[in-house]
Amino acid sequence: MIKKVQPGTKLSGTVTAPPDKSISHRSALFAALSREVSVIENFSEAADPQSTLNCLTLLGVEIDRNGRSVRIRGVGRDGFQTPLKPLDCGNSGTTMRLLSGIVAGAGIECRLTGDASLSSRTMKRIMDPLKQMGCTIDGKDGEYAPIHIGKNQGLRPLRYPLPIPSAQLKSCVLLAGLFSDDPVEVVEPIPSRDHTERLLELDSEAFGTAKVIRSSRSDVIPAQNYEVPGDFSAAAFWMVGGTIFPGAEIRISNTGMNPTRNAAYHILEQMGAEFERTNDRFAQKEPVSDLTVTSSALRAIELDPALVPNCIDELPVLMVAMCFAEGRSVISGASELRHKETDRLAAMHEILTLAGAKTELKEDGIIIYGNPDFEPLAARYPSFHDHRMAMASAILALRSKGSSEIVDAECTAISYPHFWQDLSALQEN
Ligand SMILES: O=C(O)C1=C[C@@H](OP(=O)(O)O)[C@@H](O)[C@H](O)C1
Ligand SMILES: C=C(OP(=O)(O)O)C(=O)O
Repeated sequence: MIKKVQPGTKLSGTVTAPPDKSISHRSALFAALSREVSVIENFSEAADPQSTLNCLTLLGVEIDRNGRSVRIRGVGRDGFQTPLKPLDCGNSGTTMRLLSGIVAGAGIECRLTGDASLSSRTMKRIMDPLKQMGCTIDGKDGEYAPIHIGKNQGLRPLRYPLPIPSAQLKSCVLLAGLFSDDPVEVVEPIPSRDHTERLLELDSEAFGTAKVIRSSRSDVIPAQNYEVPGDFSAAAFWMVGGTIFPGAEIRISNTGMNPTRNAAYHILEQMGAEFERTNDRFAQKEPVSDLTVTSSALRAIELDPALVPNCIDELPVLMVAMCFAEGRSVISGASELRHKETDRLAAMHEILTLAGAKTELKEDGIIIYGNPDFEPLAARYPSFHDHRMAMASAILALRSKGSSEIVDAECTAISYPHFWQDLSALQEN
């Protein structure tokens, strides 16, 4: 599907942040690991969390879904069945990496597959620690899906300093650790999203910015119902849209504001974006707020590389904001962007170049020469089958004079199925 984006004359109104993708995956996995019946409210309707539900069903977990309400009958750590078919993780790296930790820890013989994009993303990062723990795991060319997981002879304890600041890797090791008699410890030098340890209430200790998190078979999976907060990463598109569109005022309600996740909010504020943050509250264990963003003059920023893991999925749309900021913005330490649904550094460089922005691609980031009067060229933007590229291009195209096209625009359904409707509603209000 090719989507036309017309700049229009306004961008205002209220959107409710769609349910968080990361927390939807986790709530389903953790509910399955418990021995209770859990109800998850505000479960994401996007394609990626549905992949997690499909895989759990194949592992013998009973799931009843009614829109955003999902009821899961937990089977406990030892209750998973050997699946009769491969576990298809679709486009979802989170599904493949977190679920691998569980099935490898449990020693369930199975195969995990994914679409072309997921099959080109390295899984070596999870295979290394899982093998060190005594799990049987292998993949195509030793690192790609399809992944094959086999039985194990009991797990060995592990103290694992994370070589990459990745919440998926951290979560995979900790979830496998739930099957180990002796504690598995993950040492995290730079914080990444903490949804796993927060929702599972895992034991952790902080040493300055570093953290050690432990899991073992003796950890009780909390019996709990879940309320998924709104997705900060989806809300970020409206934060930037509202900032760069003249005269805009957008209220984004129910936005997840987990401090290990919302660096883009603080970065935009530092760049000059004006937010009103109200109604601070908790959705179960996760902080949420309502945000109102109004159009603001932006200044350039040199991003602190230590913040990259806390805004990894927001970097593409932050690059869009940087195009409209006075001066030279620099992103460094972001080579992880090259390992997402597509190489997001190369893809954003191509998109911004098509728009006529002045940028320099680096191995681990990008330099953007911004201009508050920047007028992106109306263009046909490729999405690279990557939901975040499609949505970042759409926000960029709102500042063009003419209408642009986004190719393969349906890929937004991976994380934000109502993105195009929400955009139209903001333009029509
Ligand atoms: O743990 C998670 O839910 C996620 C972690 C991040 O990936 P990495 O941990 O691989 O950086 C992020 O890009 C992804 O969208 C979701
Ligand atoms: C990278 C992403 O997800 P995943 O790794 O789960 O495919 C994303 O949603 O931007």
